[in-house]
Amino acid sequence: MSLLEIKKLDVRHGLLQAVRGVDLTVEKGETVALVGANGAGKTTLLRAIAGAHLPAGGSVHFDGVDITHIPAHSRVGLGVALVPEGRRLFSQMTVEENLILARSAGRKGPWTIDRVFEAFPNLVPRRKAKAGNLSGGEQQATAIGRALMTNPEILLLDEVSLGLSPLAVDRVYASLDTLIHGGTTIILVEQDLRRAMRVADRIVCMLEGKIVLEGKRGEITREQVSEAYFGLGSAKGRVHA
Ligand SMILES: Nc1ncnc2c1ncn2[C@@H]1O[C@H](COP(=O)(O)OP(=O)(O)OP(=O)(O)O)[C@@H](O)[C@H]1O
Repeated sequence: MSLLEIKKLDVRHGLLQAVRGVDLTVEKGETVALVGANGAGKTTLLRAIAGAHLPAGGSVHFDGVDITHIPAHSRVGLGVALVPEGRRLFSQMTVEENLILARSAGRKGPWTIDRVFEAFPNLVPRRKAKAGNLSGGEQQATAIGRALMTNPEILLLDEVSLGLSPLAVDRVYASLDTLIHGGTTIILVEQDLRRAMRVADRIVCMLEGKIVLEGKRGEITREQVSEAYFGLGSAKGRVHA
């Protein structure tokens, strides 16, 4: 049984159908990168998995449980954690307070404050700093740490590189590396195709709300993904009509 099984998922924003008949399965321990042009539906799909958007059709099963209509806060308790685009920290609270607050929403497990600070050592001297005064990279680390405090089975990362300097992106990915190789299941939305293809076990490309190409790292090329990204048709892989 796959950890996550999405079948024929439709998600609407009013009249606009942002996700169209998406089928996607994710195995335990896998890292999946969701790529695609602006407006392809990546964020909407990620947020639908987290329960932030309820679907108009289809189903989402997590660890064998039908969570299609379960609200976001209950999904956190089941082990689904979203690191949203823009981080959304409590800016007037300290790093530590942001982390402590997340603990109450989640499950018991190996992630504690001390372990988060071990995974993100650059946060240690910033422990008592207000989140609003952190650099972008520190804020991103805090946002990931906050999600980890809920002891997730699956971590959903939406554009962790956005707005960060190349050095800060490298730091964030170096910390993510520990999680990826430690067996955490991850779906990440990443605009940087080269980075996505370096870190992920599998690449899933969306176009206009549909998955148009899907393949394991090493089994698809950057050119194929680029073609699918821009809807240039000749890409091979799991192509959805
Ligand atoms: N809250 C919303 N209300 C209305 N339309 C929305 C909303 N969120 C997204 N959309 C629309 O849904 C479509 C998919 O957007 P989504 O943000 O999921 O795409 P994306 O692939 O994540 O793009 P980006 O890389 O720009 O974040 C777009 O046409 C977008 O304008």
